[in-house]
Amino acid sequence: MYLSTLQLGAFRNYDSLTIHFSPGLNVLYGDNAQGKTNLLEAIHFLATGRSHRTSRDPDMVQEGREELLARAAVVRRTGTIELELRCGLQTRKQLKINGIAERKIARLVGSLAVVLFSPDDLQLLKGPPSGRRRFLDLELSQISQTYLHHLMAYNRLVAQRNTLLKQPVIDEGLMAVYDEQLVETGAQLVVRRAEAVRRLSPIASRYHRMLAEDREDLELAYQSQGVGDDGAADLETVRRRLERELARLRSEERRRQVTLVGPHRDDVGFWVAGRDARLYASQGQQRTAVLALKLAELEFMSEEIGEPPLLLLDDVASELDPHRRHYLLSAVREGVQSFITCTDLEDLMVREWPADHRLFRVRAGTVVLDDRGLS
Ligand SMILES: Nc1ncnc2c1ncn2[C@@H]1O[C@H](COP(=O)(O)OP(=O)(O)OP(=O)(O)O)[C@@H](O)[C@H]1O
Repeated sequence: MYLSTLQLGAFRNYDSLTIHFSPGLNVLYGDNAQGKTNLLEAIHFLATGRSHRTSRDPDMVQEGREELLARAAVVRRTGTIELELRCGLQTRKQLKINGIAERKIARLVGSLAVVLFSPDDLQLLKGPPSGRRRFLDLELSQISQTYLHHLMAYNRLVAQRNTLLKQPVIDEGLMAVYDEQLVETGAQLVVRRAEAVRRLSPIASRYHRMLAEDREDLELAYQSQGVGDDGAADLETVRRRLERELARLRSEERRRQVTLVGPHRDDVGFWVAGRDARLYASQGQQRTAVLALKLAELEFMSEEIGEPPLLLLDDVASELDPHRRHYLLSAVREGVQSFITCTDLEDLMVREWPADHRLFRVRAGTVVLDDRGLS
């Protein structure tokens, strides 16, 4: 798949803009604060319905304007899909696919998929478990509308259950209904996440060995109250274990007035050379592991979707050393539409640009095609 055209109106510092991208490599370069990341954000927004930088959609509306517009033409093997998202300061997001209004933003799943690598991802290993869960959720939600549906229902349920736990007198009948739903929906999420991590682990390990020049191994494991000690993560086992945990933590939950059982408490374990990377990894080891994970995500999603998602690389040149940068850029060339932002083209250290690359100079909310990159 590739994004052939992006059109923006009143989006961050873009008043009005239309860009035609290369199906291969697209480099967005320019000084700081000119709008490079805003373009990646717009692509992420069109793919997932959400910004990767803010949970408040109105932040993306240009200052002084009422409503933003983001449109994309996505070329898939099966044909071109036109996506349109509008979002106002006071109004909810509105989606159109091929000109037809869709009531649910979740209908975006299956049109445009992205893998984003930004400097914030370097916190993925050492940061809190919520970041690692978000990583999995974002990946799986882009692959499966069913997963997204379960995730949204689960998040709603946990919020409702927490409200109930805070009541002075708990309605036990309602709690029993919530418990049943938590086990059902929670188990669906655990099974799918555990399977994704099981498949990501050997792919990430392969990339990691190449990046670390065969010196160290990387291993991933999904850690959950629902997964058996032997790693069993089939639906029945997960359901049974969640039920057991609900019974075991019943009084603790009431005392703390918060839901303590379910996939919102899970984590992904990373081991580098047999040691827990979340605790022990050096800066360099973290970078290598995260890079391996992102490349694994790209491969996993390509397998699931049947064609590669877009790769968005935000300012990676400043964060990665020449060896890792070179490795990442070599992965970029193989039939994956890629978008790279940088302040200086020299930083990418590309000796020979691929034939289908385009260079775009970004300056104060304008984007100009640089004819060195015209193909
Ligand atoms: N809602 C908004 N309305 C208008 N302008 C905005 C809005 N949000 C952000 N901006 C502007 O967008 C610019 C930041 O753009 P962006 O984050 O894409 O920078 P960048 O080119 O990626 O820079 P860097 O290299 O520092 O990451 C700033 O000038 C900021 O004032």
